[in-house]
Amino acid sequence: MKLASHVQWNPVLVDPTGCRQNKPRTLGKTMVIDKGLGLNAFEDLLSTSGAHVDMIKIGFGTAPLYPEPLLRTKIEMAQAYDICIYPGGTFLEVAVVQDALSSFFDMIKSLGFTGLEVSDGTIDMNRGLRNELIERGLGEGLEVITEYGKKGWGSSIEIEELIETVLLDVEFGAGLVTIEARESGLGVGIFDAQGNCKDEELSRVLTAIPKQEILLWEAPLKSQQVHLLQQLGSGVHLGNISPHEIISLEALRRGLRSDTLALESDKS
Ligand SMILES: O=C(O)[C@H](CS(=O)(=O)O)OP(=O)(O)O
Repeated sequence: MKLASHVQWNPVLVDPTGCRQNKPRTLGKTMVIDKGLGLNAFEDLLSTSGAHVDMIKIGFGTAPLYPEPLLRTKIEMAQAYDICIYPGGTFLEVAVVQDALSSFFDMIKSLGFTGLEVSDGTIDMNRGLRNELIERGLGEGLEVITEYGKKGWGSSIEIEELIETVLLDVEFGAGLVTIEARESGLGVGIFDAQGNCKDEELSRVLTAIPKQEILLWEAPLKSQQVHLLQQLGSGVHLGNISPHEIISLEALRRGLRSDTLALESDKS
């Protein structure tokens, strides 16, 4: 196929907000959840939208189910695009339950993962272990992302607990704290059973934690992404984005879609 000659887009058509940062960015990070993409799909994803992806989570415990060379190649490809890649927090929780943390860390380091998610969405984890895991991840040279919230249906955010978790996680070295919303975005955290945002809870979180750069909101549904962009600005970090929604989310961030055409760049 013969490629057309280079088109010089007018910058205001590329980013009407004028504020979108290139990678590595401090605002407006996008985390994608990968639940089993093959190599071709992964390569397509990166070549098409790698510039708009900051983190890839290899969902829950899917990592050990790949043919190893294929997983290694995916991890190398993510690294080549300056994308932090890490296994889902649930996989770490499995390692805790199975008392297999040493082999978990050996495995993720040897595969080349560059990040670690420390979560307790399904299991109970005391603060001491959480601190140890954050420190261990950092000691292994991994970018540590923690998560607040339980996966159970109807789980909500306990503000005092959230504040304490965020403060301590950051003190121990976490780069981001994810707010749980699962892959569905329904009936968990700040989202009700229909996936609508519980605005009172959201505003309590925002009041309690004004430094929004530290929070990564799982928001798998378009309506949730739009709502958080409208409430927090294009600099909000969003996660659990499905691979085929990356470019459309980027269009939302930049005000290149009706829903966010008049979006302010950053309200944090
Ligand atoms: O990947 C995981 O372990 C889960 C998957 S989901 O978000 O619950 O669908 O993610 P986590 O980051 O632990 O919430």
